[in-house]
Amino acid sequence: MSTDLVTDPARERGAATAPLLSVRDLRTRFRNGREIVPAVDGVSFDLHAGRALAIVGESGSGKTVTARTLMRLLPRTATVAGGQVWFNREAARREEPGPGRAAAPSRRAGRRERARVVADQPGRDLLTLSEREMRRVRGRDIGMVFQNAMEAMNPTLTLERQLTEHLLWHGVCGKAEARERAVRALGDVGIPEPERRIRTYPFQLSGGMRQRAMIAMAMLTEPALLIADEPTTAVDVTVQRQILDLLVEVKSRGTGIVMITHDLGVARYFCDDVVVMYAGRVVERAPTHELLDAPKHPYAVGLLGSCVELGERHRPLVSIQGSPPDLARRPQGCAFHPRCGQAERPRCLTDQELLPISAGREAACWKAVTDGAER
Ligand SMILES: Nc1ncnc2c1ncn2[C@@H]1O[C@H](COP(=O)(O)OP(=O)(O)OP(=O)(O)O)[C@@H](O)[C@H]1O
Repeated sequence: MSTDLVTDPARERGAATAPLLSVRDLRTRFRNGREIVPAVDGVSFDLHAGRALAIVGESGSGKTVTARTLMRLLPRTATVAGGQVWFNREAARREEPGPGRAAAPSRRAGRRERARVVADQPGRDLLTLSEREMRRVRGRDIGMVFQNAMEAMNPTLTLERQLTEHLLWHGVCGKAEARERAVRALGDVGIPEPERRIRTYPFQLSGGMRQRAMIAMAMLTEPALLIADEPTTAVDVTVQRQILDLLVEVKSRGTGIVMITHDLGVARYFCDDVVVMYAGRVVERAPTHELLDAPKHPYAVGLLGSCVELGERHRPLVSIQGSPPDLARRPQGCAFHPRCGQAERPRCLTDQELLPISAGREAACWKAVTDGAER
């Protein structure tokens, strides 16, 4: 998949800002016995500060593996076979800390700050950092929020230990200030009585509270980028809304967010752009409303047709025929062609790059482009 075709909407609109994150031709494989499974196969996209990008697609399409590759948190059986992950933390538009928020860095923190400036100059490729450098970036410049907070938090430590140790480890502030900041962070995410709650263990909190505590932890260091993998799947609708509102606020402070979601309603509510993945590749990328209102790639059309969004209960659902391919035996050409009602041989048996459709919009389907694809 060509990387040149990934257009930069902000640049097209004349914005002078560089992307916060530029993913180029990312390839991640699993070894499964004798088989090689190309779970992520040439994925490219950009994300600007203060914007949110949704990655959507059926189960097994490669969303989580993409996110974990960005963070370099992959199982041992996985290998990054190629690509670049340019992370430009200087591109983040930071809000000045409000009164009482500014942290006077400790001497140790000052040293770490200097080390950090050296460690990740603007536009460093995360895939080339040493594991030590990456540990500094992870959790400090890039926050992570997962589907299940219990996986991300240590069940044997109180919130106080986890949050303060996180701050101390990243050299954000000294011990005396860490507790104060941790309490404030819990209050900021809407946890009532944060002074009392900070002394509890994760399992003593409700699911929604735990998700919020995890977001508080992810945001403690005011990261430039937040990667959220299905952060609202395990919570009820009311809590879901609260968490999304919280993330909207995080975004408005200039943090860029990559959101992996099954829920197109979440993408519509919260994300500026959407990337649709199928069989490890990006098949369509567009501004959210354009894509959700008029998808172009036949797979994106099918995906939207098979999902219900809030407020659309009466629309009949049409499932996509067939099932996703076994990635170890990827169909030749467009991997969706065996399920596509509009596939034409031999054209669809040829690999299809992303083709530009309009500003900030691309689809990996020649038909979607040539037909004008009023689907
Ligand atoms: N630990 C693993 N070992 C071997 N293959 C794996 C492993 N994890 C993922 N894969 C392969 O990578 C593909 C993509 O997985 P991934 O978890 O990224 O999908 P996903 O789109 O996030 O799905 P879901 O929405 O269900 O989480 C899977 O279909 C599978 O073939």
